[in-house]
Amino acid sequence: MDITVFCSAAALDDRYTAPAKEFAALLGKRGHTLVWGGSDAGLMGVLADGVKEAGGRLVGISVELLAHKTYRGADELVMARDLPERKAALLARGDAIVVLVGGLGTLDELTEVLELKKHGLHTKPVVVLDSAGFFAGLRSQLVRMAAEGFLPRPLDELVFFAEDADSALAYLEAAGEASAA
Ligand SMILES: C/C(=C\CNc1ncnc2c1ncn2[C@@H]1O[C@H](COP(=O)(O)O)[C@@H](O)[C@H]1O)CO
Repeated sequence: MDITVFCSAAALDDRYTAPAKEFAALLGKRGHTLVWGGSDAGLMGVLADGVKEAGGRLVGISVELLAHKTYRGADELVMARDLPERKAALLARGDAIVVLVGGLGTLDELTEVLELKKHGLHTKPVVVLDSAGFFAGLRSQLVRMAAEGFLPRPLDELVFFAEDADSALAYLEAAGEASAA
C-alpha cells in the first residue's frame, strides 16, 4: 500500500520517536510505500530514515516554501506550488492515511482529511497512532461530537485510534484487503 503519513516537523523525545521508528520499520519491512511531506525536519525525518533503513520506498510531496528542508533520500519527490496543493496531493497519493503525533500542521491535515471523508469525498482508512496517549483530548472531543449529534456518521467509520504501530498497520492491511475483495 501507499501510506500517507502526517506528523510533527519538531524534534521530539523518545516517548514519540520510539513509536514512530517502530511504525516506520514495520511499514518498510512489509513492503509498503511511505508518502509524506518530504521533509527531513523532526519526526518527519525520523520516520523517513526508519522506512528507508527497513527497505521501504519513499515518496515525498514537498512545497516550494519548504524546499530548503527537503529530505535527500526520497525515491520520488514531487514539488507542489503551495500548501493547499500539497495537502491535496498527499491525500490523493495514499491508499490510506496515518497520523502520528504533531502540532498545528498535523492537526490541520487530520481535520481536513476527516472533513472530506465526512462528506464522502474520499473513503480511505484514517488511523491515528496515539503514542503515549497524546491524542486523548482530541479523541474525547470527537467522542463528544458523535454522542451529541455533531457528526453525520459514526465516529468509527471516520477514524481508528491505534495504541501501537502493529495494530495501526494491521487495521490498514485489513481495510486494504476488504476493499480489494
Ligand atoms: C522550515 C522548518 C521545517 C520544515 N517544516 C516542514 N516541512 C515539511 N512539512 C511541514 C513542515 N512543517 C509542517 N509541515 C506539514 O505539516 C505537518 C507538520 O506540522 P506540525 O505543526 O509540526 O505538526 C506535516 O505532516 C507536514 O505535512 C524549520 O526549520
